[in-house]
Amino acid sequence: MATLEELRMQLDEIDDQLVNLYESRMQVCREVGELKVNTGRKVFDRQREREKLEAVSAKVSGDFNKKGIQELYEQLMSMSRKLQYQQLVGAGALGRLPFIEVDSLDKSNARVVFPGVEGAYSQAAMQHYFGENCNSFHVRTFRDAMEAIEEGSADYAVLPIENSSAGAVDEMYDHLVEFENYIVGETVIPITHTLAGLPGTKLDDIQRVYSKGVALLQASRFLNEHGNWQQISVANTSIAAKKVLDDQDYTQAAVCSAYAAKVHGLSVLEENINDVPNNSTRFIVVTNQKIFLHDASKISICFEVPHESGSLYHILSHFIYNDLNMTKIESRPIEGRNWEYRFFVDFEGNMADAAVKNAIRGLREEARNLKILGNY
Ligand SMILES: C=C(O[C@@H]1C=C(C(=O)O)C=C[C@H]1O)C(=O)O
Repeated sequence: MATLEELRMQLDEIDDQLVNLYESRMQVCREVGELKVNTGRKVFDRQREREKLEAVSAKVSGDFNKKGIQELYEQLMSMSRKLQYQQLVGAGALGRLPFIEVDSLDKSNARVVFPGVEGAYSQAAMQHYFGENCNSFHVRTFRDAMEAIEEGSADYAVLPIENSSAGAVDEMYDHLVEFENYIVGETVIPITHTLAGLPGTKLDDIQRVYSKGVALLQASRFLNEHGNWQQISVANTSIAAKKVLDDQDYTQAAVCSAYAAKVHGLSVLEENINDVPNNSTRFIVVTNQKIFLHDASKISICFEVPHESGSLYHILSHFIYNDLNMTKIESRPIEGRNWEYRFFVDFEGNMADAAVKNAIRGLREEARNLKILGNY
């Protein structure tokens, strides 16, 4: 029986051949790439790859090896494609950037919209990004704000996308797909909820608490200590505060910021009722133009993948191969197609970087309905 050393020597010899063959294969792929640069033909040929996988698996025996050779060829062909995308990008075949680079945003002349009413967290985020005296107005819902941007009655909207404890604001992800609006900035602000009521309200008198659903969730520990309070979700925390003021009813309270309570003439009945300390929300700044700041460092995209094994894995390999750091992934159901999902990915980079162009080129060919949501 052969020793381990002898067997390893045999493997080394086989691997030398494999490495040489790999290099030869990639050299031919490079020539295919040149041909495609010259002819404008697409890099990814799904039909050819399918046939190749069938052909190679027919040449080996046994299920285990059939599966193995398929996986190996999927990787080989994926490397081949990535080489070709690099060639295309190198040859300038990407054409113009889909977004226009700008040096800065004209914040002082901008008209900005935020959802809610005076005192909303979105207003605080807006002031944090655009300055306290920016030219602004408010609308009721996130959708209203997206519409105001799309139709041009505002230049920018400031909208929540993610909370540190409650996670993604699902509705916003769907709006980013539906509307032709793009992210140009982001800002994070601390979120500290209070329980607010008409001056003189006693905790024992309260029967109903109003707030945005996600804010009720973030204060669930405190609210559950008062299990007899009915929790009612409204569009926004500041709208909840306004309702309590308007109704003049001592059995009602709102979960909102101390600022919203002050704006609406309410008293803070209980300070800081967050479940977790350091609760903060990330807001995005949205516009209807395809622009990005020259120092932008994060890209958000969304795409769909075919409903088959390994498809997400292959799409994500474009980030790995181009050395791009993925910072977030979310999925949302695709409307009308039960149990199929659209993926949202954030990764580090600037649209003008070669690695980013290369990855986007690959993603555009291989994923379905790729949309670049913004570079900021
Ligand atoms: C090399 C080509 O480009 C791609 C890579 C393939 C491969 O590595 O075999 C096959 C089809 C294409 O998706 C080609 O078009 O032949």
